[in-house]
Amino acid sequence: MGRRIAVLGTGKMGEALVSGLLRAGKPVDEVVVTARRPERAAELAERYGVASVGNADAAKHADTLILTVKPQDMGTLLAELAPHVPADRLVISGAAGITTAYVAAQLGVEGLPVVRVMTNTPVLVDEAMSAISPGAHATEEHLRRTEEIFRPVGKTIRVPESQQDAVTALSGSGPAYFYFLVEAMIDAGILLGLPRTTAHDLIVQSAVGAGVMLRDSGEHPVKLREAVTSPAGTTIAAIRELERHGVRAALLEALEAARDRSRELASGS
Ligand SMILES: NC(=O)C1=CN([C@@H]2O[C@H](COP(=O)(O)OP(=O)(O)OC[C@H]3O[C@@H](n4cnc5c(N)ncnc54)[C@H](OP(=O)(O)O)[C@@H]3O)[C@@H](O)[C@H]2O)C=CC1
Ligand SMILES: O=C(O)[C@@H]1CCC=N1
Repeated sequence: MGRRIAVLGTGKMGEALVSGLLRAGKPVDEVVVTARRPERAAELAERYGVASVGNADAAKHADTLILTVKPQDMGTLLAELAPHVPADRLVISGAAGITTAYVAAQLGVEGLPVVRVMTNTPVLVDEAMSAISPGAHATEEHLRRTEEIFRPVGKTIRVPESQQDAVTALSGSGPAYFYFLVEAMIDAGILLGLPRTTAHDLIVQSAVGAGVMLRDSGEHPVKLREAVTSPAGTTIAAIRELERHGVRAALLEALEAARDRSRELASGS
């Protein structure tokens, strides 16, 4: 039998990870989940065939514990787990703001390896960006085990833990900024008199095309934008308005606010 993985607090991110693990070929009897509500446990069992256990049982019987509760629920979960976590477990925390030092201190297990990961919802389509940081007692082997879990669902990168709040602002929250832009651009299509479905299809395919070019062309985004922007053309007319309304400055401040909020979450607020 391979290593058993428990996902503790299986909400949106936890479920996305479970689905990714199973898509990647992890046998279903090597994955367990925990949930706070019985109806949620039943839902996960029905969708994926995964067994649902209590948090303490998960800690006792799984080799790797992936914590996917909200930052505000982390203290309660760790207090519940503390008496049951042997020192040979790998604990992976996926919560914004929560440090590996906090997890280790709350669990109170000497030498416990803790790894912090910030992933994002494209886990659901195997296009996640997962940034991985070792805590004090996490070794190369623990990082590799963490990468084995997250690589099948997208890209992974190793970053120092000191960068995790910034990473959370960029790629953790990042998909939401793109959805926000797409939503606003579809509204603009309505303003210009297009049917909503037409506006939706035009913008979504433009977003997909732009995303693939950003990833695959190797070109800097400025070059790609310049290639669209004809002299005295339509694009520069739009860009003048974006600059006039301070969209670039708004993005700088927005991501700074997200970084600051991630820092605040570290104190459980
Ligand atoms: N959503 C996102 O895009 C991203 C989220 N994250 C991080 O992932 C974590 C989860 O976020 P998300 O999935 O959106 O949140 P959800 O609220 O969807 O998931 C958290 C789940 O944990 C359950 N839960 C809470 N306490 C316990 C407990 N003691 N025992 C068992 N289950 C418990 C909740 O139960 P109940 O259903 O009863 O509330 C809920 O189902 C957060 O820490 C967030 O920072 C990271 C990257 C991206
Ligand atoms: O909004 C949040 O706090 C979480 C963390 C990153 C994305 N969603």
